[in-house]
Amino acid sequence: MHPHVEKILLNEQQIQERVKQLGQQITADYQGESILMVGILKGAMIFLADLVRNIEIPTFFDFMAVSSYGAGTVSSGVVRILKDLDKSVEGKHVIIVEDIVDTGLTLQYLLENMKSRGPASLKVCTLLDKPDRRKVDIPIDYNGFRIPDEFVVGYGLDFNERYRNLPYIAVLKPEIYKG
Ligand SMILES: O=P(O)(O)OC[C@H]1O[C@H](OP(=O)(O)OP(=O)(O)O)[C@H](O)[C@@H]1O
Ligand code: HPA
Ligand SMILES: [Mg+2]
Repeated sequence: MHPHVEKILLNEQQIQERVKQLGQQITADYQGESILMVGILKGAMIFLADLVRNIEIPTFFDFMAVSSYGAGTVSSGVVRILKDLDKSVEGKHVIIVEDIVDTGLTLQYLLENMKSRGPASLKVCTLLDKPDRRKVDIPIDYNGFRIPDEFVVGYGLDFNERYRNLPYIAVLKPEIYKG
C-alpha cells in the first residue's frame, strides 16, 4: 500500500469485476449499434481503457478535458473546456464516461453541452457516484459504485494531480490533504 494511503475503499479485484459487468451491460443494451465513448480527461482515462475492453460491439472513442477542481478538493462550480472533441457527435450514440460524479456540476455542464450537438442518444457511465455531495440532479445510466462523502484518489482520480496511477480507490491520510 502507498505510504500516503489511509484506507483502500475498492481494491483492484472489486473494480475489475464491476467494470466487466458494466461492459457486459452496455454490450447488451446497444446490440446492433455502434457507440461513441466520450472520456472526460484526465480522470476517466483508466476507467475508459478497462471498460472498452469489456464491450463487444463496435466502439469508438473521443475525449474532452474540462476542469472544475483545479488543485483542491472543492469544486469551483465553474467548468472550463480545456480540450474539445475531435469530431462531431451528430447522429451518434454517445456515452459520456466519467470517473466520479460528486456535486454533479461537471456533468450537468457536459450534458447540456453535448445535447446541443445533436447525438442520436446520450447516456452517462461513471465508475463512482458520491450522492451525499450532489448539488444538481443528474441522470446516471451506468454506475460502478456508490461511495461515501470522502475525497478519494487512485484509478485515474487525483489530488493535486498525484495518485492517479494507484490501481485501487483509496482515501489519503488527513495530513496529506492538509498539505
Ligand atoms: O461532480 P463534480 O463535483 O463536478 O466532480 C466531478 C469531476 O471532477 C473531477 O475532475 P477534475 O476537474 O478534477 O479534472 P481531472 O479529471 O483532470 O482530475 C472528476 O474527474 C469529474 O470530472
Ligand atoms: O473524491 C474525489 N477525488 C478526486 N477527484 C474528485 N473530483 C470530484 N470528487 C473527487
Ligand atoms: Mg481532478
